[in-house]
Amino acid sequence: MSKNEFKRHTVTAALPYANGPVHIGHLAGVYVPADIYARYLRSKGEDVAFICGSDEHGMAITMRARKDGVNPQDIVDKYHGMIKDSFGQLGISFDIYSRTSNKIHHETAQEFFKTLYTEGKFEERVSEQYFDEEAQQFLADRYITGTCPRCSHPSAYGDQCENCGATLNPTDLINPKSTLSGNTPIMKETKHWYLPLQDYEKWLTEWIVEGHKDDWKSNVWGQCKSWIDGGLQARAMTRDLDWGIKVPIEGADGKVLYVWFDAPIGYISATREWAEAQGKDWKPYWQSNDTNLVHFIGKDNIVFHCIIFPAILKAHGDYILPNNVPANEFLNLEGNKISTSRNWAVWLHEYLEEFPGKQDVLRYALCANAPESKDNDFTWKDFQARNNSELVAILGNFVNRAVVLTHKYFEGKVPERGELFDIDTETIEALRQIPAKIGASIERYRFREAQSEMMELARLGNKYLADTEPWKLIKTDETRVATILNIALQIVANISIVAEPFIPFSAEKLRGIFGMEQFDWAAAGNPDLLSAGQSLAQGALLFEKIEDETIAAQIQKLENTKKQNEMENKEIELTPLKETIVFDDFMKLDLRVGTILEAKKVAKSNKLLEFLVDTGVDKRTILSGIAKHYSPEEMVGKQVTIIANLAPRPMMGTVSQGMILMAEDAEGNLRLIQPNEKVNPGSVIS
Ligand SMILES: Nc1ncnc2c1ncn2[C@@H]1O[C@H](COP(=O)(O)OP(=O)(O)OP(=O)(O)O)[C@@H](O)[C@H]1O
Ligand SMILES: [Zn+2]
Repeated sequence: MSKNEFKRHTVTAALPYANGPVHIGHLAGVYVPADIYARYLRSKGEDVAFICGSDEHGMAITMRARKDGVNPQDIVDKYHGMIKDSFGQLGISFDIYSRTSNKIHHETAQEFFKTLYTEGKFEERVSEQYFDEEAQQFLADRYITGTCPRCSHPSAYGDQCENCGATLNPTDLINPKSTLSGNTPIMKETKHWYLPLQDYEKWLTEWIVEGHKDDWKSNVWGQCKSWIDGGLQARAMTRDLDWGIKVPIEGADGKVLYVWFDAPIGYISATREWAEAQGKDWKPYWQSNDTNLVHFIGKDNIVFHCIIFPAILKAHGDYILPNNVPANEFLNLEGNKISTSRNWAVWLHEYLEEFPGKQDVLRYALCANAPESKDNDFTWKDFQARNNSELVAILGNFVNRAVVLTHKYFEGKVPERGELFDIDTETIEALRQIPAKIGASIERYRFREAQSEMMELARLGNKYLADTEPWKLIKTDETRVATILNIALQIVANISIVAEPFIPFSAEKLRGIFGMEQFDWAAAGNPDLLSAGQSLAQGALLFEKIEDETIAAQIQKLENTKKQNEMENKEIELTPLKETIVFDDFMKLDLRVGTILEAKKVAKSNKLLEFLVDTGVDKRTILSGIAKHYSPEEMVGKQVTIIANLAPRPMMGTVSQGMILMAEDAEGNLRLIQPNEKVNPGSVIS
């Protein structure tokens, strides 16, 4: 079915995990492009269901709850609210933003599972899996750690080693331990229901590898092909967990649906919820061949949306398949991978607070840098340049000139268009062409290209005014100026339509100038959108310059995160324990408290201080490499711990008769080890 024959569009955006807030990677990868697509279709008058919601199941949630010492429900309630709010403020125009904890979703997912079960689409298998006897729980994926069989890293997870990247099964781990109790787990039999993906290989090859070679993005098609070529295996659709949707069949107590079984069905449940509220039938949106189903996701979700979910839909039999899955690659931040756990991100809710009224700037910068065909980098400098040299200097400047000059010369009324010169007809011709190009790019999921074509229209207008210079002509030829401003304003009015998918807040302000309440993509390209004599409102401020200080503050914020992470990492990279010693080895050390009597710098050394120490039994010279951490003055009178029976060592022309003990922290700072109350010099430490 060709695009134009579709009667309706079901546009889904990946369900964000409700275990953290939304960041710019999510936005550039998924939600901004999806929103552009949905807004574009709506402005063409199409029937669109733009669907999303929070994914509230899965281990990412339970692990986060354990870490924070709260219930999983607390986690999902908190983040669902935050995510929903911040999407709303950014103008992501979901028709519904639901959540997988809703009753309607539990019912829909269970019905779905039951249908497949009854029709014999699953393989039931009993296998031995690790079980924690104390916690009375099977240990899948992240609930088990052990030594990586490949790189010997001591804390690899049951599904993956984060040190070497190996994909693992819990049984691959050497010395497995439960992360719940720390105990060594036992093996115990458990039953699960598997979807035999291998049975769908031939069909997937025909559908994707052969059928979508030309219309799916090459990154997506390529990943699917390599999965299919590598051979598919049965995948368990259930888990032994207590957080999730109960498996709705007998003999499945304590089991829930696999999160990647339930989450994509979340799109269907949310559509049902939305349709019911509207008094509509949800079924055509998922079951009619004349529906255009499109999934917007990031690259790590490709296998779930192109292989597993379609196989689930196919197994059911009543559902349509996605027409396209325009997955993006990943957005990085200032050269590093965005990470929720390392707080390396620009968080949407923080941006909205720190840059009030600048939603469109973020949308614009993220679309301009979207990782459409390869991973891409967000930098604050680029963000600033997109705003200052594009939104302000090109778009804002053009609109401002056209509107201000009209108020100045023609009392704010659209002037008459008179005789046309070559430059006028050429400009009008270009204006007629651009909207179709933007639309074609959007329909091919090339949002960066589409947005830059939208800016072409502003460039066209800017150049037209620069070439015709109405501010000079006004003294000699008012009729000519009327024509020029009429054309310039027609361009502005056109921008107010074609900018809608990309920068909706600004597009609405623009339409406000002309009192345009209705708009229709089909009208774009028309050089007669405005009629002569029509009044203009005062132009509202569209964009303003972002100063260097603002950007520097954001960069500083990231620097602080980096420092914080370095400190935390250092603490994690603790020095390994030394070999075990016997008590007698310890007793050989003569540890005692001494008092510093004198202290001075050692000539030609920037590390060493020389001390005269009262050890109770004698007064002796000890050298210590702490000049960078303590001044000689502050050391005098301090009590310190010393090894009193260390063989004397010649250093820098003197002999050090012992050693002062120090603690070294994560940043390499040295700190004295002192008794917590004063003791007599010579007190023995044991
Ligand atoms: N840096 C990124 N660039 C592009 N897309 C991303 C990025 N991070 C996440 N996504 C996409 O956003 C969608 C929602 O992400 P999800 O909530 O699953 O978080 P996630 O992948 O666990 O991210 P994180 O680990 O940063 O929290 C997914 O489709 C995912 O592929
Ligand atoms: Zn490893």
